Amino acid sequence: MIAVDALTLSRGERVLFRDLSLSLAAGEAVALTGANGAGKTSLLRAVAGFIRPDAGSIAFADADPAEARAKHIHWLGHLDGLKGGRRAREELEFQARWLGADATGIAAAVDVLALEPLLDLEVRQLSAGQRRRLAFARLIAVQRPIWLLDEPFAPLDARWRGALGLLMQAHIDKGGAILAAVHDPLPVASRAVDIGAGR
Ligand SMILES: Nc1ncnc2c1ncn2[C@@H]1O[C@H](COP(=O)(O)OP(=O)(O)OP(=O)(O)O)[C@@H](O)[C@H]1O
Repeated sequence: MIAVDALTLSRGERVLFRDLSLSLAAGEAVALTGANGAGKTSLLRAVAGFIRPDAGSIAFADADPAEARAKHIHWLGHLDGLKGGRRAREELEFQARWLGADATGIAAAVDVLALEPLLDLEVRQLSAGQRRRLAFARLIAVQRPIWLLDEPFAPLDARWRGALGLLMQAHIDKGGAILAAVHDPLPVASRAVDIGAGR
């Protein structure tokens, strides 16, 4: 689904890595590992099209990159991308509808992520783990094949790490793909790519 070939990526004056290649197939999860500052988030952002590499290519199976990024990818950054002043219900509705969800998909996401008791709270009143569940809900509400996840488990307790692990497994079992930056092991991953190892 994604082929990264001979990628060189810089931020500011610093080259994060050179000649990095990796592939992500349908039905698989790949963990991006590496030290703080190695470039895991930057690589995810490059795949999502937010930053431009210095060299190399990022290709998507059966779609041109712009179309794949607009229609096939879900991006979940570690800051969640939620507006603090909105109520959780409005924020989920707004984001999920913008991505193409219908009421059935949104209701399913609320159910799976046990969000109902939180929906009338403002996003800024939610704990970090509750915000992550709210952010994750759009991935359930709108089915897209490629999930790009930046430290998806970081703020979650053991119960919700387990629950999100099951949702990820269900996604790859349906032929989806996951590329996730992690510091802890990602149980659903078939392999890990160490960013910065070849620098
Ligand atoms: N907008 C930016 N401008 C300049 N440098 C940046 C920018 N964003 C990130 N960097 C730098 O790029 C390097 C890689 O950052 P990145 O967030 O990709 O690392 P990471 O591997 O995800 O780290 P962590 O494990 O701490 O999350 C860091 O040195 C960071 O300071």
